[in-house]
Amino acid sequence: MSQNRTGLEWITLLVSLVMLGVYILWSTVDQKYEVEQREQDRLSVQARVIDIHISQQLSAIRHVLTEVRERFPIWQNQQRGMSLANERLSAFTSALTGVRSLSIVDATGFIIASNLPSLINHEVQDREYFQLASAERNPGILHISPPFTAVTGNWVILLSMTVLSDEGEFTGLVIASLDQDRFRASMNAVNYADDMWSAIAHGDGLQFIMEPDRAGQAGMNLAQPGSFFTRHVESHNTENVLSGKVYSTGEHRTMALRTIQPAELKMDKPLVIAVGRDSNKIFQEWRWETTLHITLFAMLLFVSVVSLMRLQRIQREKERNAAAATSAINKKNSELETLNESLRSLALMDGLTGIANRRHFDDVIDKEWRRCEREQAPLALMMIDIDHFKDFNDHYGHLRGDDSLKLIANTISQELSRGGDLVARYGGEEFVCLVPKCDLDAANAKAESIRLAIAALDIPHEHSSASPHVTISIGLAVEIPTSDDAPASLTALADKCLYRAKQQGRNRVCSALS
Ligand SMILES: Nc1nc2c(ncn2[C@@H]2O[C@H](COP(=O)(O)OP(=O)(O)OP(=O)(O)O)[C@@H](O)[C@H]2O)c(=O)[nH]1
Repeated sequence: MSQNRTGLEWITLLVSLVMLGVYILWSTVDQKYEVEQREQDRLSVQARVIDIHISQQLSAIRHVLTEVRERFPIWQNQQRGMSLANERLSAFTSALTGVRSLSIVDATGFIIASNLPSLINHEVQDREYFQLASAERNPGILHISPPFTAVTGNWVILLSMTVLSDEGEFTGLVIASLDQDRFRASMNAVNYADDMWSAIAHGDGLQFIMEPDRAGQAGMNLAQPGSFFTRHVESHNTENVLSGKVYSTGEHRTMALRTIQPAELKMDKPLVIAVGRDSNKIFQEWRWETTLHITLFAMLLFVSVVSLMRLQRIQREKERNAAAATSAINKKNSELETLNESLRSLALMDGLTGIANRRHFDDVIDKEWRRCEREQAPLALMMIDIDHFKDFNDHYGHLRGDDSLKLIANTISQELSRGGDLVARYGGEEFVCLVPKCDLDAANAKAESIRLAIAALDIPHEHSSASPHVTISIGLAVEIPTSDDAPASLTALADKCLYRAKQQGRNRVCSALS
C-alpha cells in the first residue's frame, strides 16, 4: 500500500473526527445556552406571576385602608362606634386575602379598634412605623414596614396609612399586617421544581418569607455586598435574572429578582421577590447528555482508529501476498524463458559436438545471404569433410570416431571465432563454415589455417591414404549474393570444390569464386 494512500486515509479520518468533534462541541455549548435561556425565561415568568398576585393584594389592602380611614371619624363620633369599627374591620379582613389583622391606632399610639380583640388597647407608640407616620404626616403614602415580630407573636410586615383631621392634625393610623401563610400558598404555587424556592424581602433588605421555609431565613438581612439582593437593587432594574452564590444559603443558584412597587400604590418602600433554582440541577440533564455525547464520541474515535489500523494492516498483508505471488510468477516466467531459450538453442545445436546444427545453418545462411546482398559484400562458405572417416571408425571404433568429431568441431570453431562466423555440423563427418564479408583470398587463408590446425591435432589414422593422421578436405566457394541467385548455389559450388579436393587426393583446400 502506498504511503500516500495510507496518509490520505488517516487525514480523511482525522478531518472527519475533528469536524464531528467541533459539531458536538458547538451543539453542546448551544444546548447549554438554550437550557440557561429557557430556565431564565421560566423563572422570570414565575416572578412576574408573584408580582401580579402581590400587587393585587397590596392594591386591595390600600383600598381597604383608605376606606377605613375615611370611616374612622364617623365611627369616633358614633355611640358604640368602635364596636361597629371592630365588626367592619373583621368583615374587611375576611374579604382580604393575605391580611392577618386590620387595626386603627389613635394619635397617642393605642390600638382602639381591630379585627383581633387581643390587640385592642395595645400600645404601639414605640414602634418605628408609628413614629414614622406621626412624623411624616403624609396621608397619600402607603408605609411598608420592615418585617418584625408582632405582639401576636407572628412575623409580619405592616402596611399603614396616616390619618389626619380636617385641620391636618395627626389623629392616628390605619394598619394591616400581612399574613405570612397566605403568601406562602401563592409562592408555593409557582415553585415548579423540587430544588426551587422563592422569597420576599423588604426593600431595605430584611427577608420576610422563604418558601419552602428554612430555619433562620426569616429576618436575615440580604443587603450585603455582592448579594443577589444588592446586585438587583443597585442595577435599578425592575427585573433581573442573576446567577451566583446566594448570600443567605450559600447555594449556587440562578435567580429571577423583581421589585414590587406599583406607582399607583405610592409605597414608601418596595418589596423584592426572588425566584430561583439550583444551577447544578438546571444543567443536570444537559450534563448527562454531554457526558453521553463525549463517551459516544470517544468510542467512535477508538473504534474508527482501531478499524482503520486493522484495515490497513489487512490491506498491507494482501499487498505483500500479491507482491510475493507476482514475484513467484515472474521468477517462474523467467525460469520458463531460460528453459525456452535453452530449448531453442538445443534445437539449433548438434547433440554430439555442441556446435550449430544443419537447421541453424539453413536459417543463418538465408539471413547472411540477404545481408551481404544488401551490403554487396562477399559471402564465403566452406564445406569440410574428414578424410576416410569410415576407415577410422572401422579401425578405431565408433566411440573414438565420436571423440574425434568433437575435437575437430571444437578446433574449427576456435579457428573461426569472429562475431558473424558460423561453424555447423552439416551431417555425419561433414562440417560447414559460413564467413560473411570475406573475399576469396582471405577465405582461402582461413581454410588453409583450419586444415593445418586439424592436421596439427595429430590424431593417428593408420588406414588413411592421405596421411598417417586425421586430415580434412575443404571445398570453398565465395560469392557476392544477388537477387537472381540463392544460397543453394553457393552450397552447390562449395560442394563441387569439396568433391574436387577429394578427387585431387584429399587433405587440401579447393576453392572457386562464383
Ligand atoms: N563415429 C562416427 N562416425 C560417423 C558419424 N557420422 C558419420 N560417420 C561415419 O563417417 C563415415 C563416412 O564415410 P564415407 O562417406 O564413406 O566417407 P569416407 O570414409 O570419409 O571417405 P571419403 O569422404 O571419401 O574420404 C561413415 O562410416 C559414417 O558411419 C558419427 O556421428 N560418429
